[in-house]
Amino acid sequence: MSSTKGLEGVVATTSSVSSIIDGVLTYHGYNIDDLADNASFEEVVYLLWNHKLPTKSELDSFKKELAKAASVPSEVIDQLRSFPIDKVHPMAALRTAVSNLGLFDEEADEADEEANKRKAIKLQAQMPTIVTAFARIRQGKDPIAPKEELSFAANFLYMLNGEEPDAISEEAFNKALVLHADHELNASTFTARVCVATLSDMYSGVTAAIGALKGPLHGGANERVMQMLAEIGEADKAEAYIKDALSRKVKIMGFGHRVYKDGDPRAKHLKEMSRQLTDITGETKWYEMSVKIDEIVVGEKGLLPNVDFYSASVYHSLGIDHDLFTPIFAVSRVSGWIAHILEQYENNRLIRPRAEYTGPDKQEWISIEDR
Ligand SMILES: CC(=O)SCCNC(=O)CCNC(=O)[C@H](O)C(C)(C)COP(=O)(O)OP(=O)(O)OC[C@H]1O[C@@H](n2cnc3c(N)ncnc32)[C@H](O)[C@@H]1OP(=O)(O)O
Ligand SMILES: O=C([O-])CC(=O)C(=O)O
Repeated sequence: MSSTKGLEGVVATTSSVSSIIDGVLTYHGYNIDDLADNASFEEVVYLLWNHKLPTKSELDSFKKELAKAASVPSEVIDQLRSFPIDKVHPMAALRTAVSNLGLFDEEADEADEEANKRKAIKLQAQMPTIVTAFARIRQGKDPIAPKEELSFAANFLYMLNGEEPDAISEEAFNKALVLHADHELNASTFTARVCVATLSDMYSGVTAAIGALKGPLHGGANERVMQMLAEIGEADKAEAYIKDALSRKVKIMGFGHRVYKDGDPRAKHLKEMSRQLTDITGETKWYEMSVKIDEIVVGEKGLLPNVDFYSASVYHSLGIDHDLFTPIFAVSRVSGWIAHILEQYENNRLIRPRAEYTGPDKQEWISIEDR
């Protein structure tokens, strides 16, 4: 029996949710480039869960269902207020709040298809409400109730800022959500599938997935990209900073990928969004610095930017706090987690691989007095 470190290259399941084949990402067969340019996030969620694009009337009723489900039980919001608000990372707050949501859903442990669909809608609709409520509570402000008439993207920015976003911000945020929605068997999705393959409930699967997304080698990289950009400060200082980091074997956040070796197809969209948005804010230095870092890392290591790299300057340009970047990733990716959870339930088998044993052999028992 031999192991593959990090399960690299191991095909652990079949899935029809999304694919990465020859560097091309598709959601249920639709190329990410087409979806990024044309789809609303709600359309993408519908596609991921129903394996087809919605008709106009299907989309209208799906949007209404999501909008109606967006209010979070007051107990969950009250619990957010009880957290040590200055010390808690919003991703940890989200993980705990989603677990709490399960406590207040009477059908949390109902396993039938219809109950799972209702839970899917609630989780998708309520995670933005939780993230934005937490962001406001820690600023000493009251959470803002969702508006049913707004799009998913606009509603998030409205609940965060208290003002409806302009069309450019809404469009950019929508595109970012579309680009992050699903990604085959990434670490957090695999976590969700492992969890529910024990026939545990959807809240447990999503809570586990949030925990996995939080790490800096996965979704947590986007916040750290912005930390790096802020530390570097200006494009002229990028070369020295990156070369020094690489010489110390420090990983450059937002670069490299387990699957893509010729580039992440999502990065070009985020790069262009970063260019446009920094042009609008006048803070072009974030884009210029990012491009410079990109050139240096490619030149020095041959590593290309992943989805997290240019998303940092995109979210920063939208005026979003840096520690909300990963929770926003979760707000989008929960759509993919749920699609995979539903797929896992449909054709379930316990996920239980083996480990190659590397410990000592044939140990003799020693009584506690003799150790
Ligand atoms: C949404 C997402 O999850 S996208 C990924 C987000 N994460 C990041 O951006 C964090 C930075 N990137 C990384 O840590 C990695 O590229 C990962 C974890 C994404 C994928 O990496 P893996 O396939 O496991 O490759 P691994 O970490 O084994 O790296 C292979 C080699 O490339 C190097 N390398 C990989 N990524 C980087 C990086 N970002 N900066 C510097 N060196 C890197 C490693 O140090 C290693 O070098 P070595 O062989 O000399 O030891
Ligand atoms: O697929 C991966 O390993 C990580 C990633 O890019 C994602 O989850 O979007």
